[in-house]
Amino acid sequence: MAYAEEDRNSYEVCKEAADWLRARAARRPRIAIVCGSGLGALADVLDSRTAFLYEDIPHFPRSSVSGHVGRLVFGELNGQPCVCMQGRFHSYEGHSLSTVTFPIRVFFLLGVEILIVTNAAGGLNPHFQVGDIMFIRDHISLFGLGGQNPLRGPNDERFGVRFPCMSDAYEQDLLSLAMESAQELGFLSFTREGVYCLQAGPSYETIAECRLLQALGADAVGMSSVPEVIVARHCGLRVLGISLITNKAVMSYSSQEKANHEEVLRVSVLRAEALQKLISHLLGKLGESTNSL
Ligand SMILES: O=P(O)(O)O[C@@H]1C[C@H](O)[C@@H](CO)O1
Ligand SMILES: Nc1nc2[nH]cnc2c(=O)[nH]1
Repeated sequence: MAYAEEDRNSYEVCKEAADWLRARAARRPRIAIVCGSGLGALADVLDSRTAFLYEDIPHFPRSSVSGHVGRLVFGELNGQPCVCMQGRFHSYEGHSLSTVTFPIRVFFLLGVEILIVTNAAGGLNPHFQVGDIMFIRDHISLFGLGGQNPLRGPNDERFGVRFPCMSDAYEQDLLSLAMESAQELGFLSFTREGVYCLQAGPSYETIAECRLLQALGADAVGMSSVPEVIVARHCGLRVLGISLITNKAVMSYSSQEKANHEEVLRVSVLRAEALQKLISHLLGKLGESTNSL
């Protein structure tokens, strides 16, 4: 099927990819997990795994960033049927926002109910430490505020309404369960909650920009997740967002710190196991609470 790039996430194109996957995956996933930079190992611990390279799935984009393998992995985590994106798409790679968010609509058509987005982010909150896990309470989209929204263009009601609400983008019940999980695992000393700010990248922020974002109320800054969350909420998925604070944003001209992707990947890998435990524990709770949530 030929289509213009901005039409990649049309209902028909997404359905072709979903139908292809449904014919090959053993179970319908209930939960989709997007693995952030350096966090892809989560997909390797799924039970009863079936993996598909993005290049083999109809219409799937390719990922080009180090730390993003480029596979969709189906399986079970703590008894819950899941699908993991081992590698996501970013706008700075040159992808349109419809390409960046295409997998989310495919997940919706596969019957996914809950989306967990993870990312690596720079900490703006002065109380945050490198290695902290931040549950996303809310976001600031510098894209959206500047006129770039993944829902721009004709609206297809089969996905959702023209004007979706975003004040409840990150579900309180999921956030509470995630916090409970952190407590039960003894992770509270490095667990936070906060506001994630999206900037386009690929360059990291200047010092003046970090100061501005902090003054705006952002606790962490990154280059992903928000378009995925907007499209997920548009089609009614419940969303949990998790940022791993891989570096502290540089706030002072006397600092010798310099943000770099190698450091981001190094810290992600160090915390990957804790994050796997946390998500696995949370999924166990979601299994127990299927009827109440
Ligand atoms: O995919 P995520 O948001 O985890 O990746 C972050 C943002 C950039 O892609 C990269 C910068 O180091 O890490
Ligand atoms: N924009 C941005 N993205 C990141 N991803 C990981 N660390 C950072 C950071 O400091 N800034």
